Amino acid sequence: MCRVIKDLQLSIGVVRPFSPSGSVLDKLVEWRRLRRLFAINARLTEMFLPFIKARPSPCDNGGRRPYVDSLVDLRIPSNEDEHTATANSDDVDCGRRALRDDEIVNLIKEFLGAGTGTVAVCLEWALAHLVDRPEVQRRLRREVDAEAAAVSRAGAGMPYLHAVVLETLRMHPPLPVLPRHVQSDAAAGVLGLSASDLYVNFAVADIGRDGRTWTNPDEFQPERLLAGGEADGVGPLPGPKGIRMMPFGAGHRFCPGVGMAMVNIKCFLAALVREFDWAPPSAGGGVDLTELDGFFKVMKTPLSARATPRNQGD
Ligand code: HEM
Repeated sequence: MCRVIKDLQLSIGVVRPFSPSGSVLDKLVEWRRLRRLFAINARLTEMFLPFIKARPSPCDNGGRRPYVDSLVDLRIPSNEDEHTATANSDDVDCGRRALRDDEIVNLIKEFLGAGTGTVAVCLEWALAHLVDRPEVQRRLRREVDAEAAAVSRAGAGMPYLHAVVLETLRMHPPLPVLPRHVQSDAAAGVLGLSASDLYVNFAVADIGRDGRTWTNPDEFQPERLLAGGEADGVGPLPGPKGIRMMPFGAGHRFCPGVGMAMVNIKCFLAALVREFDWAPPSAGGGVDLTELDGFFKVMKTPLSARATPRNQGD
């Protein structure tokens, strides 16, 4: 299953600007890419459905419900066509219907894909910068060591840890491009188009490296996000004053996993820095910070580092 999810992520490839034009070759490449995606999608559906159908009956787990149960119990507004299309009429109640199997599978795929790869990619970039900049690693370790319960408290009250994670997300947002379909004719009219024609790709990665709003945007400087720094107050989601970075998107489709992601990344990073000293694999060796844009913005050369176990307080 892991392999098929990875195949899906890799084959989505770079999100390209929507263009109705393009050469025959471009269209052929695009068509083959889509065909491959649909095949992987069908394979994932075949794998997930038996697990969903065979899930154990709901049990009382201290008020917490598995995600799959909440999807199965969810009722959404249905239209007339869906009334007739839904296989089981018991599933339609007062204009609301249960999710179809394909909808449930798609939501689970999105949840698994969105919540794992992004966090792993962000951790790899953060560690790469810590290996590259030992003084940043030392400062972070001092904060982690000073806060004995850091890991269990999910990094609360650890401003430098927060800044290191945010700076990583500014420079390497795991999802570098966010596509949107423009819904308003007023907005599309500015370009002489109708809304149905207009797709916009927001270059999230470029926003975080905009030299007009960031000093030395290509340098890893977590200090800029601390109190009194140039980006004091900038958080994982854009605030009302403007958008300086948006690794978790913006607007009503922003990432619903933002809180969980920040906690996961901070916990992992704090534990990794507390338990190990991180250095390049060989003395004098550097870290290649070249990016590769795929579905995720990954390291072109995966991080290779020497991790030496340390005693607390080293
Ligand atoms: C570093 C970690 C993460 C990053 C950078 C990230 C980023 C994003 C971005 C940019 C979007 C699209 C937002 C938009 O279109 O405006 C998104 C959507 C989403 N994310 Fe995350 N995410 C992360 C972790 C997670 C986690 C941990 C979960 C859940 C456990 C999650 C669940 C989702 C879901 C379900 C969506 C789709 C929301 C929708 O379609 O309305 N993400 N994420």
